[in-house]
Amino acid sequence: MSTITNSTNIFWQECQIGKPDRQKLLNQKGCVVWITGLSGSGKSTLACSLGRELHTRGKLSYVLDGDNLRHGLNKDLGFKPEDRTENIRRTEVAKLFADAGLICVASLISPYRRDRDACRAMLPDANFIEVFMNMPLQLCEARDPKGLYKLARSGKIKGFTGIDDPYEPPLNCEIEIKQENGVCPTPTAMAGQVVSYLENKGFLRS
Ligand SMILES: Nc1ncnc2c1ncn2[C@@H]1O[C@H](COP(=O)(O)OS(=O)(=O)O)[C@@H](OP(=O)(O)O)[C@H]1O
Ligand SMILES: Nc1ncnc2c1ncn2[C@@H]1O[C@H](COP(=O)(O)OP(=O)(O)O)[C@@H](O)[C@H]1O
Repeated sequence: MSTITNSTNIFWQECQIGKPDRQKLLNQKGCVVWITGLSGSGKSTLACSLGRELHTRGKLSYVLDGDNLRHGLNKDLGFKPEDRTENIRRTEVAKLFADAGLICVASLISPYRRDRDACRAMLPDANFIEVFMNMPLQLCEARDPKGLYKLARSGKIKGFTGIDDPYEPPLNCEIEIKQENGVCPTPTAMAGQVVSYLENKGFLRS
């Protein structure tokens, strides 16, 4: 995370209405659910399923998906290590969504531990919930919905995560989604696991 700032003579502007007021209005607590894992591990599937489940319960959420951000805000970035780091740094917008009182669901490969930890450090208390999609590379590669693993294996894509680029699994994540007896939980079950966590920790009430 870069700590360089080129802005000088700037002052923080406080408003009368703050995060507690917005949370009260929404009857929920703003937080970031950060989903990390290999391409094809089910990040977007979980993000959408979770968004739908929360919506059904009358909770306001918003999904920031890596692929989607790379169509706009992050379209100038590639997949070199420094670009991936900047990609995650810019996803600091998740913190703003949480401050707005929303349950912000960020789903990005986010392969580097230090980048994810930097995002965690930006959020107060326990408002950063790291979800690790702990799916074997073989499964992700077999799914290959976009054909990218095939391209990576044939050398047509260089620096593909899990093939010839690193992925650092979390050491202390809040939630781990994994196969049970070789079977992946359904999208609804994956979302249910996260919803239970949010419920138990009091995020679904103000
Ligand atoms: N070299 C390489 N490595 C990994 N992924 C690649 C690469 N090139 C393109 N893609 C596509 O970009 C999606 C990942 O974007 P992210 O912003 O989540 O990546 S990162 O967090 O900056 O590592 C990823 O989407 P998901 O499959 O949804 O993870 C791919 O579709
Ligand atoms: N729990 C699941 N059970 C069965 N198939 C899944 C599950 N989660 C994801 N998939 C499938 O795996 C593929 C990759 O999922 P996706 O959410 O796009 O992964 P990611 O966002 O991590 O790249 C998709 O074809 C999706 O339908």
